[in-house]
Amino acid sequence: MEHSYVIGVDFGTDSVRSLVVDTQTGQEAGSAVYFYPRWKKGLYCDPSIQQYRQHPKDYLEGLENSIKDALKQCPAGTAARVKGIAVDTTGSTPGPVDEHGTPLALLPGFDENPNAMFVLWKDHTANAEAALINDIAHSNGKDYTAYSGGIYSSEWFWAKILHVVQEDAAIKAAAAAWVEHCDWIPALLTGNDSIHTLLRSRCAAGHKAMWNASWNGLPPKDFLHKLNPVLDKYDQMYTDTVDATVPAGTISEEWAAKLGLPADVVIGTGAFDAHMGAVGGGIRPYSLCKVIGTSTCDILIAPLEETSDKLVKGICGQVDGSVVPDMLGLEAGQSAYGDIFAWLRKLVMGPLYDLMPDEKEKLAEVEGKLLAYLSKQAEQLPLRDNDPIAMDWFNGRRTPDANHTVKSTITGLHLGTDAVQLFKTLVEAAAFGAKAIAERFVNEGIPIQEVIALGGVAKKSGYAMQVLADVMNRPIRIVNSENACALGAAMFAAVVAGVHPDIDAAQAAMTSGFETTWFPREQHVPYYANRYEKFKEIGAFTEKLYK
Ligand SMILES: Nc1ncnc2c1ncn2[C@@H]1O[C@H](COP(=O)(O)OP(=O)(O)O)[C@@H](O)[C@H]1O
Ligand SMILES: O=C(CO)[C@@H](O)[C@@H](O)COP(=O)(O)O
Repeated sequence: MEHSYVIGVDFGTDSVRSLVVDTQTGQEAGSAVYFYPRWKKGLYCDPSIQQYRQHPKDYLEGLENSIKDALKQCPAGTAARVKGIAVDTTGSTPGPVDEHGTPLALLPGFDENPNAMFVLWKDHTANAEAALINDIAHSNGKDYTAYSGGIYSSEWFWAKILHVVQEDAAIKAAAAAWVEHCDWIPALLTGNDSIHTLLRSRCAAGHKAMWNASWNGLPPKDFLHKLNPVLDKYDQMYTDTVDATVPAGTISEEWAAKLGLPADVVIGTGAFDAHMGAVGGGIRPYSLCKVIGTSTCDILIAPLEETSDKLVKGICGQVDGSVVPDMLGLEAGQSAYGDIFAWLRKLVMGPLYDLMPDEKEKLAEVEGKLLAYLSKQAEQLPLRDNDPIAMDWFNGRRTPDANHTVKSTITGLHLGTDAVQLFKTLVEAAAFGAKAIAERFVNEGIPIQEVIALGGVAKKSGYAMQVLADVMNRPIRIVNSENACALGAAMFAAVVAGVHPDIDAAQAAMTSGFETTWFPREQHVPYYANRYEKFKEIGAFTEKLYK
């Protein structure tokens, strides 16, 4: 039988990756990455106020180039056998659109306005708006944050919309609606040019927009009005949502021609990267699937009938069908993980770049090796009780209990503390933050039967994974694929195209398996357990500083 192919497209924070995958074996026939050029230059962003915006042109160019480049690597004839495409993106990454679903930044007059662009997940300009949403949601009326862990985050849809439309009258007037990045790309690929028919992802809506079937969709008009009457026009922006096994349609003539693909390619509805990544990584009921890169997203699925009476506090929500149909999808995460290590790298390297402008190339080479070097050295360190301890809140705290105004604290620094020691402290901080999440799930009645990890840190840092296994006191299985999110998207593409009947079948046929398992080292577990208690104490102290 002639094998067919699907394409999984994974829009990450810095780049988009496309993967052409054999639907019967899961083998990668081709893959390509495209780094967003405007984003790379830091355009439209202002880290001093945590403003991170992405231009839709970066996404458009990335979509076309990464798919074409991935297809170029495949044997002749592959493009003709492509049956489906599915897309995942970061989130909550919403952007304002006109009636046709066109992002405002693609329209004349808005091209250079950061408020007309997609507001990236890690943009924290809406801290005040998130606080307002929490205040109103928790004051006597219905609590629309109930399925979002009980706390609304500034990383999410409504806080971001409220912030932008309050700040920018031109956007307020021109934005007919707001779409998540993962909703826009399928609409674009299928030529859907109406905000009234564009499909909305259950995953994005349920986790980040307070959408819930029990209150018939989005929060009602009176709630939005109480937040601010500027939101009145977004009442009933949409009512229905779909899970990612529902096709968005067939590819438009324009995009089929652009990509050199057949006219009958089926396009899936989108979802967030971590959710499709969990599927790509082989998630099963009660697996905690950790996507560990710059940040982490922790995904868990559980049968609906076993969880219908549970509301898990302080996570990024629980949504029927957000990962796979007919299962409750639960999400948590840390707003920085690998980014914490990258911070130390920058701290070490930054002044050297300034002082040695003629040595940029050499320095870049050193920078590229620094984290691996620090890991190797840190592995050799004795484990001392009075080693410094840090909080993992370098980019605020996503979970447990979202709070993006808190920052990190490092205690126990002394004159003998060097870069290696500090790296050990940061790796432990990240792992302690991870343990706090696992503990929350278990304490709220959601058991964890296994831990699966994927993403850049999981693949690149054996040291960080060993420490994580010791701290969590659980084995951690590392997914084989370097591209698990795109592979997960490819599995959804195979289902929407009708090649596989459901996600279970797609996972069975297309899995990449596991590369290795990190087991907790019995002799180190008590050391980390003791330090975790101190981490919690320092956390309680730190929290008070940011009240
Ligand atoms: N050897 C290493 N040890 C620890 N962390 C690393 C190492 N190499 C890279 N990283 C971290 O990996 C992160 C990138 O992960 P990746 O999954 O590729 O990115 P993203 O989260 O954007 O998809 C960076 O934050 C970087 O600091
Ligand atoms: O928060 C989510 C999903 O809910 C992620 O999109 C966000 O953490 C970005 O992840 P990456 O840094 O792209 O791995």
